Amino acid sequence: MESDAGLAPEVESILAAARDRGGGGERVAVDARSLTDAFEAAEADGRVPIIAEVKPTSPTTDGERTDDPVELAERMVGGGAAALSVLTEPEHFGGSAETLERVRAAVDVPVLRKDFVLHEEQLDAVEADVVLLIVRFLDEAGTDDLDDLLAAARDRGFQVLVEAHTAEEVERAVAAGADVVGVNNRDLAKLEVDLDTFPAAADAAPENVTLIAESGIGTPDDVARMRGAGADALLVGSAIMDHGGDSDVAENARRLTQAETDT
Ligand SMILES: O=C(O)c1ccccc1NCC(=O)[C@H](O)[C@H](O)COP(=O)(O)O
Repeated sequence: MESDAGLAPEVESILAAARDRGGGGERVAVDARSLTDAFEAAEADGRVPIIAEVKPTSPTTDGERTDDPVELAERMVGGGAAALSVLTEPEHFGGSAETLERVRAAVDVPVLRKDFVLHEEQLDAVEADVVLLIVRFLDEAGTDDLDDLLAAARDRGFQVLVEAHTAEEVERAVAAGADVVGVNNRDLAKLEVDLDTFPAAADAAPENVTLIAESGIGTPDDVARMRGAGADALLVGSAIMDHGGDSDVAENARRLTQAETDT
């Protein structure tokens, strides 16, 4: 059942926790690894640019992957991931700032901090190369504006992935000055995934924007579909993490990063 705001109860709970979460204390200053350079290097090497997500669990997954996140991260990079995403949300995704710190120290690819940042001080929780800002959750009472948060993140040295779900939200992201835009195939109101979402919204982004297709991508056919619709890169969590099982995340990543050379 959806709430008055049209959000699934799990998402309401995530946002309630995010509203209560403080910042990190000292203002961070990041020397960021370039996300677009990492994508270009992957392309030049014949790999599909993939951001592999270290996501121990989530409201929509059965089970939890309890392996050491640093080991998982290193194996994902071994499987060809151009960049990593690390959940830092503790209550619903099993993440932490400390995990991100450890992962970033262990790899040399860019690391995205995946969390629900609503206020400027929350940017200071941990250094990362990229932070996520979600259009749907900003510009509302009790949250900061997307434009202000984008500027605050860049002032600290972060690159910013602005996440949208519809063509209108892509336009909002671009109007705010985003140069890296993600289209999430997961509808955060219903938590349903529909791979028609990215193709429907991608055309709203101008050529100079780096476009990332997020969520629900599990097979080489899905990779081809997202790339055919204009994705410069893909963000993949569950299909690589294999929450119910214990398969090799390097192999899971490789199946997708090599999707354009294996066919
Ligand atoms: O993944 C969830 O269950 C989820 C639930 C509520 C809000 C956000 C959620 N996911 C955030 C994400 O964007 C994904 O972790 C990411 O795009 C990877 O998706 P997937 O490959 O489908 O695991």
